[in-house]
Amino acid sequence: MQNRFWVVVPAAGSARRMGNAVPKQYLSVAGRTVIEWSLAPFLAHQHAAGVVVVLASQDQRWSQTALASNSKITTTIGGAERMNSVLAGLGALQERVAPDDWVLVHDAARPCLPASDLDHLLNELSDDAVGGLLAAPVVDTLKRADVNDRVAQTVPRDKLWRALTPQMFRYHILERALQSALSRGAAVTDEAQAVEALGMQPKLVAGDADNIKITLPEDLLRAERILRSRSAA
Ligand SMILES: Nc1ccn([C@@H]2O[C@H](COP(=O)(O)OP(=O)(O)OP(=O)(O)O)[C@@H](O)[C@H]2O)c(=O)n1
Ligand SMILES: C[C@](O)(CO)[C@H](O)COP(=O)(O)O
Repeated sequence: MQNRFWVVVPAAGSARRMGNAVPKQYLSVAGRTVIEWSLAPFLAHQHAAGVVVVLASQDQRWSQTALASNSKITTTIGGAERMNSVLAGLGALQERVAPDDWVLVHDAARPCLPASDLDHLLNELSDDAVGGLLAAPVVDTLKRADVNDRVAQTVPRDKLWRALTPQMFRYHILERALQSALSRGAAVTDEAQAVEALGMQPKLVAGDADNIKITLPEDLLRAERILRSRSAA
């Protein structure tokens, strides 16, 4: 069984919710940049055949990083929406990838992916017909708000999961799913949603809830604590 896989890392967002002049993937956390942490498990993995980092057209920082000289990494330019960026990443792999090769999509803004979770995902899905994603079961009670931020409804949390990344699909399935979403003008917020729209059911693989996405300023402090506690262990 061919064990190799490819990685697409969308890093072309505008980080509006972070509200920082520095794009969030280049902010420092636990002594490295967010994107260095996010890429580390893949660069260290023996079966990672190549990594495509999808950059914003106006990105001026990537070329200043040590990552820019890593032979395992190539870059391409993303688009206005996540879906456009991931499709650009798939396009950059087109000449090197086989249709049935696994492609993992991991947010540049997720620096806390444990290497053990990456292996768990790969082992769980290596023979899967569809693919799937790391996810964390919802443990809090969920409320839906009305226009006045009053509780409109308590949402039953049974069987609810929070989608994380990496999300892992065969190249030809993911490419077809995202092209279909694009042609329908569907705004998908993760890759699994595009695959679901093809009538497939991605597998949910339980992952570490500490695999957080850096979205708001307070997330940096959380990531700092998580990463430093792991280093100290
Ligand atoms: N057009 C886009 C939008 C997002 N992303 C990437 O997708 C990941 C997750 O997206 P998110 O956390 O929403 O990042 P931003 O879109 O930059 O954040 P915001 O919504 O606050 O602007 C990030 O690594 C981001 O760089 C991307 O490559 N291309
Ligand atoms: C892909 C993702 O991280 C799964 O939770 C999430 O959907 C990304 O959303 P964003 O708005 O692009 O941050």
